[in-house]
Amino acid sequence: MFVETGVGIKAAIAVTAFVVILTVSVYLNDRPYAGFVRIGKDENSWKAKQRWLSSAKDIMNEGLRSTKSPFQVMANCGPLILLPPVMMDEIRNDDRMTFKAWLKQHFFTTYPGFQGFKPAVDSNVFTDSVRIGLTQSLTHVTEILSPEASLALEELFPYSTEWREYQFDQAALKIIARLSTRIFIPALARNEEWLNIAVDYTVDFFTAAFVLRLCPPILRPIAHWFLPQTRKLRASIRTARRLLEPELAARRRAQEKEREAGKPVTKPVDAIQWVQSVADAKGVYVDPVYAQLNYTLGAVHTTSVTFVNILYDLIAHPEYIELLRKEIHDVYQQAPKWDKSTLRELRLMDSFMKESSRLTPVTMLPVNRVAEETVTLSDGTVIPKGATLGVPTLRSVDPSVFPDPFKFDGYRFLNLSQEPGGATKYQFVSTSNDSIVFGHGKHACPGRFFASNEIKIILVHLLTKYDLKFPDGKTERPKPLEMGADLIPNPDMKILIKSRVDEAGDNQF
Ligand code: HEM
Repeated sequence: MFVETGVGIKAAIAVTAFVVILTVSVYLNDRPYAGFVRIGKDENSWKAKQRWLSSAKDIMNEGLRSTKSPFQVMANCGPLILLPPVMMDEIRNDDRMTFKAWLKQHFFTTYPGFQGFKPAVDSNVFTDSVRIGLTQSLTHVTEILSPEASLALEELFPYSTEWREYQFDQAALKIIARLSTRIFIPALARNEEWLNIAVDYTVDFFTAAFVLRLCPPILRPIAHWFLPQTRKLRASIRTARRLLEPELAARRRAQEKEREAGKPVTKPVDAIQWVQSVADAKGVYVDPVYAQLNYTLGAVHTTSVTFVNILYDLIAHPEYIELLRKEIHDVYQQAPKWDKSTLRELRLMDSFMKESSRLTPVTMLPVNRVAEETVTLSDGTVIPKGATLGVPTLRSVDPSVFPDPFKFDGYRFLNLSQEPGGATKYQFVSTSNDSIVFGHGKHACPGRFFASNEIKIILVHLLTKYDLKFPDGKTERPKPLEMGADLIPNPDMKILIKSRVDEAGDNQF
């Protein structure tokens, strides 16, 4: 009896201690930053996080309306400082507040399964390989994209003169995964297992990080071993390694032979090599499997969501489909090939794409940073070391910047680009304080040139070879789902597609 009571007391003490530690850990993690106005209801952090997930846009708008200064919100990742978009210049080139530190703090790259962001976080190798390798190979890779897009579309949407229904967000992911893999790892471009990873790893990654963030910090080092989402991530990494290893081994052997024969080492034009070259130059080792997963994380979903949004806007404004077909036809008549320079001539398409992203970006919070040291901004605001901060896109619907901001005008940026000094300012890939869907400044997305060409090539083939419409006589584009600051194309939306009869020789590419 005495012994049992002793055990009971010890157990009670252990449980109490655990609850106290848990509470303190949650409290410390969710403690608001000192000196910032808090926007949103005064409620416990759990409720506030739920509210952020369902109403981030309203909360951000309320903040921007009520103060001209930085303010804070309780986001699902914890307290978050938001800078009014006019303060973009304060952080765009400031190395004390970095995207890398944000990835590190929010994506658990030290836990097995999350290594997909390691190359970006540990050494900058991923970013430099995109900036140097991919961007310098853009002419070469763009020429490869056109035949691959044609083939991918034929397989996904087989010839049919009857309307057929497709779940377009899923189809888009498959096309983008296939085209991106064709460029990043050509050997796996037709490998279904790899293509599934290219599509699923990102969703699983962000879901796993989301779930883990909901766990109190003190429990995460244990919880990550057991969550179904993180187990799936670890399984994907094992599969990715099994699929990539034969290609890596073949390269090692070929390069070894060339070295032995005193020949120059062949450097394939793909992401395995881009990463290798940057890593060698920096004298660091980067696991090639993690590097390829990093490419997938950076490239596939961002591009796919952007593309789906553009397509929905096109179907909702069918007059542009005809105009774009004409533009495609005219450009092709002048120079019958699809490469970097002919794609540049698709100016209305470029303008339409930018207008679509202005109104429906992938995320309303594209610029995210963590302060690596305490920073005092020019207005005196003190950003504490370790604080998470971001800049929302909301300036893109500010009427003082874009007149009649909620009107979809596919010509908007084409017209602006024809004003004096506007030629390069208003392209899809151009960034500015008013246009931050790719970020702006030193860390603006270096993959945007590739993404832009990829989307244009697909549109060229899709619009010339297929007719498209929404089902049931719908004419309005489906509203995206809001998940915090992220905008997700409605997964229930289907579209109807049928092949075009080739009258004018339009679908010849
Ligand atoms: C339409 C598609 C895409 C969108 C909307 C997009 C968006 C973004 C955004 C918002 C950032 C953060 C910028 C900042 O913090 O200032 C970013 C960074 C980055 N993106 Fe993209 N991205 C896209 C496609 C790609 C592709 C295809 C790649 C690579 C193949 C890529 C590679 C990167 C890299 C390496 C960074 C980090 C840049 C740095 O830290 O300096 N992105 N992207």
